[in-house]
Amino acid sequence: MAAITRRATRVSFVSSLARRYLSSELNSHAPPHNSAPFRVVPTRGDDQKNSHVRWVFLGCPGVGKGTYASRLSSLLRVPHIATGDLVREELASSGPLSSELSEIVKQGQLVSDEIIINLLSKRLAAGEAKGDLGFILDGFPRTIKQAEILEGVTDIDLVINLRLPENVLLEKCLGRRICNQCGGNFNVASIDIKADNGSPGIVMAPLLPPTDCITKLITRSDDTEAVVKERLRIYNELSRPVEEFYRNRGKLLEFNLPGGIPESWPKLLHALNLDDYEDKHSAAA
Ligand SMILES: Nc1ncnc2c1ncn2[C@@H]1O[C@H](COP(=O)(O)OP(=O)(O)O)[C@@H](O)[C@H]1O
Repeated sequence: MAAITRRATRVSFVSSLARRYLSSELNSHAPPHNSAPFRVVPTRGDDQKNSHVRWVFLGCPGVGKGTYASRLSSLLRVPHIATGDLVREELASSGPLSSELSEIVKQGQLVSDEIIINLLSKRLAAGEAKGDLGFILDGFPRTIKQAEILEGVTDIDLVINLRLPENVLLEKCLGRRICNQCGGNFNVASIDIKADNGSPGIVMAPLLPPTDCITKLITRSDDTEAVVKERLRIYNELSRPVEEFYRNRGKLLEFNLPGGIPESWPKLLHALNLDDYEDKHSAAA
């Protein structure tokens, strides 16, 4: 599938994002329908950042949004902004919101729009001050209301919806480990699901940490079986409609992950018309 090109405009919607949230004008305009095919032509060159990329990653907990968004962020030289990370940073900072957030996250519930937009606006403002152009959002928008707020302040070019079967998602979340020193993400789950009733089998090798990280691994407090099941339920109830929101606008790229990173990454690049981009980029590096 082809990917996209859009006009190069500066990320300048920080205050509009917060204002849009506060505005009572939400839902007052029918959103524009855009069924034009995607064409992704990111800027190439070592000294230039990509201003064309205004992408969103959707997908259930554990699907790999962070992994692939962060790889694309390095490849395309645009910031990867994960609202889950912003929430965890706020928690770790023991700031005024941290006890409220801690309860919500521990139960697998969504943080209020007000808090999440506040955190996202601050992150975007910091990026703007550094001259960031473009972005890859991961974990936002997660509700129709958030999608409408975002649509009111900026044009999203492409929404990549990563998909895996639900039993794989649960195993992946339970196997997820983070190094509390270097921040690296690993996974100890070894997934081997046989083909069944026309659905293809899926094999994912564990992503094991280097020796230095082994004694520093931690598990996220919300990666327990009960909380992952609740997060999946909430995704189906509140975030699944966001897929439809972008599908109706012709912006949704559905991507069924065929396996682990070695099988999926080249296929994702191909789906985005970026395989050639990676070759040239690596050759130039
Ligand atoms: N856009 C958002 N709206 C509301 N809450 C959010 C949002 N993004 C992150 N959160 C909160 O942060 C938690 C962790 O998010 P994330 O790391 O994206 O988890 P997941 O693995 O479930 O996709 C969520 O369960 C939720 O409490």
